[in-house]
Amino acid sequence: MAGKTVSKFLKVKSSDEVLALIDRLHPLPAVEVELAAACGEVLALSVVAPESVPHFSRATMDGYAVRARDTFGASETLPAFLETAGEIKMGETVTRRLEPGTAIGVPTGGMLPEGADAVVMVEYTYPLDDKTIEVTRPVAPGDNLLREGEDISVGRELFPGGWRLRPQDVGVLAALGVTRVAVRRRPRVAVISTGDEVVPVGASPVPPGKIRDINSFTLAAQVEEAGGVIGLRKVIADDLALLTDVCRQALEDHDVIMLSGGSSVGVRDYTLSILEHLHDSELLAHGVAVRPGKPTILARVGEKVFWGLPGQPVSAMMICRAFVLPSLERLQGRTSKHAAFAVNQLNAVLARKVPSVHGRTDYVPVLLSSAHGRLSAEPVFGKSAMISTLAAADGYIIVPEHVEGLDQGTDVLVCLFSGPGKAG
Ligand SMILES: Nc1nc2c(c(=O)[nH]1)N[C@H]1C(S)=C(S)[C@@H](COP(=O)(O)OP(=O)(O)OC[C@H]3O[C@@H](n4cnc5c(N)ncnc54)[C@H](O)[C@@H]3O)O[C@H]1N2
Ligand code: MOO
Repeated sequence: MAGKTVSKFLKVKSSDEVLALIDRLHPLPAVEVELAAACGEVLALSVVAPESVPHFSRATMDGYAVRARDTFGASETLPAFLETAGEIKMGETVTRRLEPGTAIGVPTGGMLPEGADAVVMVEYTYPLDDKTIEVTRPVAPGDNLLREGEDISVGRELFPGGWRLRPQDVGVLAALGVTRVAVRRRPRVAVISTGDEVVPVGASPVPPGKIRDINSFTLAAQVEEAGGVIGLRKVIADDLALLTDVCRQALEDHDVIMLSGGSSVGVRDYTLSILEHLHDSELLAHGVAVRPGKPTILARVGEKVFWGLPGQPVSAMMICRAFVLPSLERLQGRTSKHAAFAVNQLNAVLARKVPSVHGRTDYVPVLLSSAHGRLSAEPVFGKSAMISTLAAADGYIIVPEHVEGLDQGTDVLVCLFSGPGKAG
């Protein structure tokens, strides 16, 4: 019976093979956004600095612009005497030169005159009269100033295409005067739960035999957390014609369909049949050598991505995390390597042995705690038909295909579900 079932999966792939298929998806077209809305977006093109920042040398302390060599050897007991040559105002374009033996007052951020190569902080100067100051500490060239181009030099490649912009990156673009940014359109995702037994969450009481829809909530929330846009969320009965119709419509204005339930090999598992009814569809994977979530389907419908996810809540969520989210990253011009970086990871020590079999990648939820100054990862075992196990976990570890279990005490990398969770 088991052998028969396995043979019904049409295109079993390893997790690496599925990631390689994902990397071959075509990124979505670029759109322009205002800089103020660019944080979190993914750059469609690389950014090369069109100019230097700062584009003039500026003071970083309040004080006097000087020639460093005029201050060499200066001390409290043997100060250097410099002739004052006026003051630079904040925001002023300075055209005059600093002559040897002179000092010009300058505020933090003020432009430095040509000839100045350092700033003496005002704390280390004393006015002798209105024409002369004493300098009681020497400065070296470059002290207390930012040279032209020291922050960003013209022509420097700042970000490659596929870079997801963070607040500090937006700051770099602001400094360069970039007002609009070409980014990848965010993927629009339809999340559909199927099953005659699945009822909307509002159903109360739920008759025996039926269960409330969990997956559309966990899946949509994960997609949104990863920057995708949910265009449709629906529960639909196991009705092939209806399901096909809803998918066909959803394909018109969504980039990705996630259909949970019906991806296995039971008589009412319609996902493959739906695909057969959709124009220009190609089955890329049916069955992935992972646990949980083996009954996973990946297909292409035209340029759109179709995911058939297992109905079990843990499996649906883990497959979403391991493969669907990387596919959304890919549609934004990133690769599975980038996607791996997008996952927050922590090092921890495994608190208990984790069994696993050769030839299958295992995703094992873990709970983190602090022990003797190190993080300890306690596996959270449970059936994939449950959901509370994941709520009790901070993240998961991956036991690779060719590793047969991990011993207690092994150093592991924990992929966090969202933020630092309870471990912080
Ligand atoms: N003979 C075999 N049976 C099963 C296999 C197999 O290889 N051979 N694989 C098992 C595994 S593993 C999983 S996972 C499930 C996947 O099945 P489907 O993707 O076809 O999903 P369903 O049968 O529709 O549902 C499975 C399970 O999940 C519940 N479910 C479905 N949708 C939701 C939802 N939106 N919210 C909450 N729970 C949901 C559903 O009621 C079922 O209990 O197949 C195994 N069987
Ligand atoms: O793959 Mo199933 O998702 O192990 O429960």
